[in-house]
Amino acid sequence: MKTLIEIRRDLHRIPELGFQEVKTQNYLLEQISALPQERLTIIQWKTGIVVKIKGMQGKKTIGWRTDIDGLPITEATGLPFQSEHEEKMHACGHDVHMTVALGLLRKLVDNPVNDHVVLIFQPAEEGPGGALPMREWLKQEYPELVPEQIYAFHIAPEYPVGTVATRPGLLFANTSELFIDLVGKEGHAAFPHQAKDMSIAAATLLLQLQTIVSRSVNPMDPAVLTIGKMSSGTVQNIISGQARLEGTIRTMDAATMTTIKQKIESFCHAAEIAFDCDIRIDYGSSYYQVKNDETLANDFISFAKRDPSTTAIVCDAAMTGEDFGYFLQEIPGVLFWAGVESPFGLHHAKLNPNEAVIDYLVPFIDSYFRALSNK
Ligand SMILES: CC(=O)N[C@@H](CCC[C@H](N)C(=O)O)C(=O)O
Repeated sequence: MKTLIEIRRDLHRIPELGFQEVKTQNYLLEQISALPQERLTIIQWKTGIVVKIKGMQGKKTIGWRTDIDGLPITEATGLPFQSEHEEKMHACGHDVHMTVALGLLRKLVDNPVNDHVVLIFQPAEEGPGGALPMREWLKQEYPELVPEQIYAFHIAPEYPVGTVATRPGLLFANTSELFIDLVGKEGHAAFPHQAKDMSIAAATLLLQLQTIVSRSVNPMDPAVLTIGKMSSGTVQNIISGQARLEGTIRTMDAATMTTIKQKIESFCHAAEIAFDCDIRIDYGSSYYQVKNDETLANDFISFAKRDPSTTAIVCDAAMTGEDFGYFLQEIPGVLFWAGVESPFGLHHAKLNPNEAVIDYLVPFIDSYFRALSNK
């Protein structure tokens, strides 16, 4: 049987984007089917998997969710087990998340807890979002597998291994992707009056969009509008006829998302008139906020504070997005950060989480599930 570190490295080599996680799913199924099967129910959904471990008494069902997809990033860690997939990388730690889930599964198979446990291996967290359709499928097709409580973790590069951090209530933001396509008229650089320059339109629009949070949102209401990518033009002496802005909107209040989208639409409409062009807005995928159950989060923090190998922190909310919010929308539960002490942040091409988190976290979660299950 492979060690958990070997598994993490195998998974790290094969990152796949949302709903394309075919190799990942096969690998996970191989690991799951190598275990004693007596207590297991295994169901596949698209590229995801649900595994139920039958409890000794089964009074309730506790859920654990891991995401399984990678990102469209070219890895630059230089690690011997670096990604074998061009322009794809586990740069958000989902390889570590999956390995911890498999480690927990091994523990629960060896020594089942009183309650049933359902492990959810969910595709497409980075986009377009697997949590909402997977939740709906589970409710519809296997209502008996919908857990009464659900938990998940996310690696946190800023904390050392052995630190967990979370908070009761709102933890992560509402998010929406943002794609804006501008179509004007290409032309020779020497005859600008005959063209409709989309570089100028996109640059102007970009600066205008940056006034929305500072001038249309209550300063006491946190919001972010980031344009992470801007592309335009073909060569140096041709006026660009097409441009594209790609970004993300983050808000703590769902109503503020609507306000920001309305202002984006107004600025785009104004730019269409000012620059005599066509502009199309696509909001891509959007995620519901991550809101921890107050009681369960307090219980989790108290448990972590009592654990001698853990430093427990009550952290601030962050403008991060996570589609685990859709599970928490209907099922009480907790998302927490777990430290992996990396100088490079999430989504960085050099992110290299400290693998020691796996051997720390698996027994920690196992003992938490035992405590929950004995209640
Ligand atoms: C934990 C994490 O890094 N999550 C991502 C989620 C991205 C959602 C979507 N693709 C967007 O950009 O809005 C994050 O960037 O926070």
